[in-house]
Amino acid sequence: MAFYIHAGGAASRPLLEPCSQGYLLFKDVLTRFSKLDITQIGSLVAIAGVLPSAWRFLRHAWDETYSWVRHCFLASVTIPGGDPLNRSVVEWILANRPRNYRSFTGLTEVGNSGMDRAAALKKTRHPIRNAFLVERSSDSHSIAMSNNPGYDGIGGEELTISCFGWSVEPVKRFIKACRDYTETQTQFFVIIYSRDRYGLAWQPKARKPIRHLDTVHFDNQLKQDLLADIRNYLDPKTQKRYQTRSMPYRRGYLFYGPPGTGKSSLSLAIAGEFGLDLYEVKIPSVATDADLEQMFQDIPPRCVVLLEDIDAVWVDRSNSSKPVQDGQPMPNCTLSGLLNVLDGVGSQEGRIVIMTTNRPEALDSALTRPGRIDMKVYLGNISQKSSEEMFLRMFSPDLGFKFSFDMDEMRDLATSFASQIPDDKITPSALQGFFQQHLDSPHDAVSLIGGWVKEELAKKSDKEFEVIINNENAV
Ligand SMILES: Nc1ncnc2c1ncn2[C@@H]1O[C@H](COP(=O)(O)OP(=O)(O)OP(=O)(O)O)[C@@H](O)[C@H]1O
Repeated sequence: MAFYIHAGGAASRPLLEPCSQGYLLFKDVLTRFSKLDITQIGSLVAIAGVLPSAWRFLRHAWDETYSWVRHCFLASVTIPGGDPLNRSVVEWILANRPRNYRSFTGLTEVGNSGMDRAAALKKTRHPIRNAFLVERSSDSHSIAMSNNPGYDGIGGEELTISCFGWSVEPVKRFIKACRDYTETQTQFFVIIYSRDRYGLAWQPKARKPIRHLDTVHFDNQLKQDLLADIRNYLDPKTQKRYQTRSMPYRRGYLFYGPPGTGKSSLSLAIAGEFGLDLYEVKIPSVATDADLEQMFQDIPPRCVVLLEDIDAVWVDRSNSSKPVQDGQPMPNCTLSGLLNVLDGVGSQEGRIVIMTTNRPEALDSALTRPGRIDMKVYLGNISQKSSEEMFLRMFSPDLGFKFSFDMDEMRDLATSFASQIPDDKITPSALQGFFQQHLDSPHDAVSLIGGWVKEELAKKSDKEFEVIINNENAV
């Protein structure tokens, strides 16, 4: 089903400045008024007195006519504010309306789903085209919505969708298309939520295309174990099992390892793999423990909560007097506040909490104890096996590359490429940077990797040398 948007014409451009136009009009009225005699003024006043009643009469007549036209010529469906379909329709409208238009018409062609318009017209002999009228009733704004701090302003008002004719089928198809649209969005994208700038509500911050787990390279066995653990946790049977045994239904993961080894990428990939939204909690910007608690209470049950670089926040529990760490002021909420929202008595259940860190040894043991962190996943520098997989992924024929050699030769190239990369010395992000420069030719990548690795290792040892010198100077 394809939809087209028709928008009104562009507004005409003003010839004069609005101020000077207003002034001229006012002067003109004043001059004319001063030339009237007393009877003419009397008639004008009488007309002015009648105007409100005339206006009321016209409005009433319009309302009656409109409801009669609606009744006779329009088929309508009303969707209450709290219904999930309401949100789907509003999301479709937001995604398809032209920018800067206050009104537009959505047109749908029935029976052409997923095809380009020309192909669709060929296939459907008599395309049915519908214009829909979508009206929202602002006084029906659900109180539950307006009281909900997590409400992001999408949907919530009663919608009436109408089309010409006596059958509501086209409207139903339009609503179904809107629902399919939102389902597709969740299928292909991960919605990332962050707190708004006032810290009052969660708002969608970005819509990222799903990243497949195959594109995050690390120990394959560990990856399988992690996936199995999450799958098991999200299984409704597990929830029942936990609840019947009075165990808190929560799961926490710690992804640790050097910078650029895929901790954030893995979190995003997990959200995509399990069709979950991702809620980013930035501890340094949370003002108080009460705010942190409110934030966690507003997060829905099935989602991924991501606390990145948790080591940069606290190193121990005594944080009540706002000390300074590495020249940076420490956050206002305390570690006890965080521990409390993670698994305190009133904490919510059913989410996946992922914390990431470069320095696991710096974390307070209370934060990493089972119940708060149930599985630790190490993401390190790239292994030879992973670099081979990365090579094959980068030059995959599925991405549209056309090479004059077959897959066996590609595999040989990948093996030769990987053999030049020492195990556990180069970060995956650095290797990705190398590929970005040689995406046109796998042969170039193989012939140049040896020299590049040498340079990278030399840079690394220079950096380590600098760190030692700096530390010695500091002592
Ligand atoms: N294991 C990996 N597999 C594939 N790509 C990776 C991997 N690690 C990093 N990358 C790539 O490197 C870039 C940075 O990765 P990411 O931000 O996930 O790393 P990180 O470990 O979270 O880094 P930091 O600790 O600095 O936040 C991304 O573009 C990602 O595609």
